[in-house]
Amino acid sequence: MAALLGHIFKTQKNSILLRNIITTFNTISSSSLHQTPFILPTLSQVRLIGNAAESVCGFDEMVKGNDRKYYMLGGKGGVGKTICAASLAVKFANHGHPTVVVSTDPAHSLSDSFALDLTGGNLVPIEGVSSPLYALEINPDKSMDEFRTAGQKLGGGGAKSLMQSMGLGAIADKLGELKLEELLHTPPPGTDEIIAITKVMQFLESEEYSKFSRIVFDTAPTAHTLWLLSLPEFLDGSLGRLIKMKAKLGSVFNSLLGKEQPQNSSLDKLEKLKERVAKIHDLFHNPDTTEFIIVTIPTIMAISESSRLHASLKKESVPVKRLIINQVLPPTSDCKFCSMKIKDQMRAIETIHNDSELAGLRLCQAPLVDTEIRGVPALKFMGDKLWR
Ligand SMILES: Nc1ncnc2c1ncn2[C@@H]1O[C@H](COP(=O)(O)OP(=O)(O)OP(=O)(O)O)[C@@H](O)[C@H]1O
Repeated sequence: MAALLGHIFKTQKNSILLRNIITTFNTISSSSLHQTPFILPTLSQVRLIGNAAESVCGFDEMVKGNDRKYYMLGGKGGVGKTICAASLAVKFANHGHPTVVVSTDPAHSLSDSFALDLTGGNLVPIEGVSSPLYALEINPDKSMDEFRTAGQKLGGGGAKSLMQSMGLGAIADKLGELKLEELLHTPPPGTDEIIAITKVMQFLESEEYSKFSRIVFDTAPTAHTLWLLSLPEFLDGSLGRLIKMKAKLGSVFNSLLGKEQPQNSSLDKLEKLKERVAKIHDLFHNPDTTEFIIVTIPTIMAISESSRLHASLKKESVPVKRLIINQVLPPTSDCKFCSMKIKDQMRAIETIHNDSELAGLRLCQAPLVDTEIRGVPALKFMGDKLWR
């Protein structure tokens, strides 16, 4: 496939391969990069959108203003969410916005995209851009373990058996009704990512990070329908039950011991978590601060999934304006296989126009390039094609 795509691009007059751009990046000015004929089909050529004006992704609007804005990129697995998120972060940083890009996908590829090790759980500075840019991979599994530990400290199974041994079986049974253990072991899908994002938001609120005006999230493939939409359920369910559990335990121990319940830092942590999640819920539903961008590829399957995703997000009033169509092939080729593939892509893209969920979104397209997109120069190249 790589060879075929290489062929497509080589047959295009004056084409410049991305790998040439990467290797010669330091010697080529950004303006000459902009002139490269490597740009894939014009939108009218693939009948992607009706006219050239609509082909612009509206980056001007995204970059406007210094108030903090959050962009969440989500979609089916492997469609290029990470590349699109990383290229957006690079573009924001090169347009004067101190930016943070965070991956909450357990199968991280942000490190690979920047060709850096971001696995340490701390913000890592990215060189080669004109404003501060930091990247971070956060491990949802680790965050989830912390949540479980806090829950267990509050008295999961241990507290129940202790109470039973103290002859307080009836109360223990009542606590059992809260299904705490089940909750801690099989939390609702997306809980891990909610916890991870909450942790990120917590440090982004600190004074140290107040100057960061653009925050880009590269989310897990399943995240789209899950974590955002399950925030209220998470508040009422998981956290609500844990806090209720604590209240019940507290009153039992108070009457039993005849004294005040000592301060419990686990409870404090959970209550703070509840407050933060509620705040995130409001923030992520606010069109002035947040936008969820759907990433797809030109295949019927990916487009159908994107349509369902948009329906779910719309139902929950999550702001969505843009749809990225990634990996679009050039409009023509003298290779038979490539021509077939191009037609196939065009047919898939056509379905977007007839899809009631997707037709109203602003369409942004990114070319399929002939080599892996790794490092700031490649991300800048990609960003200049996509974020226009
Ligand atoms: N436009 C493109 N041209 C060429 N390669 C691309 C393009 N977009 C993405 N890729 C490649 O496809 C692979 C998957 O991309 P990426 O990791 O960004 O997808 P993802 O949606 O984040 O995946 P996951 O769902 O696993 O998190 C990577 O190897 C990336 O370099």
